[in-house]
Amino acid sequence: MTEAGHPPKPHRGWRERWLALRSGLVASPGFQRWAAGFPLTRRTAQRNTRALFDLCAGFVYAQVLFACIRLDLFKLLQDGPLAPETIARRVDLPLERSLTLLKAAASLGLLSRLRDGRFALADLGAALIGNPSVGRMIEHHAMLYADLADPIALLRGESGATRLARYWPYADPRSDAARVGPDAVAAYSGLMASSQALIAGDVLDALPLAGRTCLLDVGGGEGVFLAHVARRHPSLALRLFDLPPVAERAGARLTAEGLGDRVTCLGGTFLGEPLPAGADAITLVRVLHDHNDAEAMAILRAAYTALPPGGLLAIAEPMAGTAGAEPIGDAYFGFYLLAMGSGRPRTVEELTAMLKQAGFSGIREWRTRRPLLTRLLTASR
Ligand SMILES: CC(C)=CCC/C(C)=C/CC/C(C)=C/C=C/C(C)=C/C=C/C=C(C)/C=C/C=C(C)/C=C/C=C(C)/C=C/CC(C)(C)O
Ligand SMILES: C[S@@+](CC[C@H](N)C(=O)[O-])C[C@H]1O[C@@H](n2cnc3c(N)ncnc32)[C@H](O)[C@@H]1O
Repeated sequence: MTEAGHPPKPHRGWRERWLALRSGLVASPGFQRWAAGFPLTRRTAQRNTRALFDLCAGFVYAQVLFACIRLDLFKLLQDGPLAPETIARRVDLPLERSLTLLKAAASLGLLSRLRDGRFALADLGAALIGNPSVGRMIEHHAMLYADLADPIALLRGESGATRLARYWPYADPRSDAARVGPDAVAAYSGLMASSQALIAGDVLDALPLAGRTCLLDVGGGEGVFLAHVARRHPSLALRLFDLPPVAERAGARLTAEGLGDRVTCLGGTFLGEPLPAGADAITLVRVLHDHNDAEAMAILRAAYTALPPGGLLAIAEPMAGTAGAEPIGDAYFGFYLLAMGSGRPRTVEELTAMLKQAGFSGIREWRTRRPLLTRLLTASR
């Protein structure tokens, strides 16, 4: 306390004072108007106005995309541009309404409007044709957005059972994952299997597997990642570990693909039970971020115990703090996992500290092609 009885003012460095001054200025409507007209600040002012507007409108943009996917608009235009009247007939909407959607999609870079009034695919719409699993993700977002309808209730833990918690039954920390039944895993396993197309190639381009003899993919889903590994590394023995009904689905899928003899599928839980030993490499692909810190540490410790000295552990998942993709980690996956009820996106530094705590050394990151979709860390037992 000072002599006058007030608590002492905290010391504010020059950076903090500059930030306070800057926010004070930017908050003032008078300054905003002035900056929007002054030649040296005009571009920044316009960029900020647009950025703020885009944040306000994000849900609307997402719903435009959702409508395009639901109506299969991109596939409809795959063979070439079409007149609005033809599109309206094909998607079964009145002409005026379909024009509202087509113009909105064009404004968002999904479609382009030709001089003769027809609509064609633009780059973003065309990219979605090549990635059908993104379309499945977009449709699946209906559940996420319903769960986010009251984000404060969600943050306070007052939302009750969310749709995503029901969709990902293993995520409830109070439930026994080992007892999850076959019906409960079908939807999420299918979604994960299809979205492997976005990441398996990128991970395997970067993952150093030379000299390894047996790879265990923990939480390996329906085996799509291991199917990619099998094709790239013909002499590597492969094992998959997942909850029993998921491991069963993996066995059926891999057999149908002619890889039944290459991959051994094992059912079990990595929480409270040891992982199968015998592999000199373990992968955790999009697994760790689903779990709270205590469970994530248990998975890392189980991997450490299952590996021989010199064994390799690889973690591949989207991570927080990825340069140029910060909102994907902290905003998208942060809120997705919050709605799901377990886990969090972690930074490379956080994962590195956890790996060290589990006993691993030689931790390093390998550059992936599209770090916003997945990054890759390896560590040595
Ligand atoms: C000369 C020409 C023709 C063109 C020049 C212009 C040019 C270079 C154009 C670019 C063309 C190009 C290469 C386009 C590529 C586009 C791609 C690859 C787009 C990919 C987009 C991927 C997206 C939008 C991915 C979205 C993924 C989502 C939403 C994933 C969600 C994952 C979840 C919910 C996972 C849940 C699992 C859990 C529970 C967290 O464990
Ligand atoms: C987000 S999915 C990722 C699947 C796959 N690795 C991929 O990237 O497509 C997480 C996987 O972990 C599995 N899993 C969750 N809890 C588990 C547990 N306690 N024991 C074993 N596997 C579990 C799920 O069944 C699911 O297949």
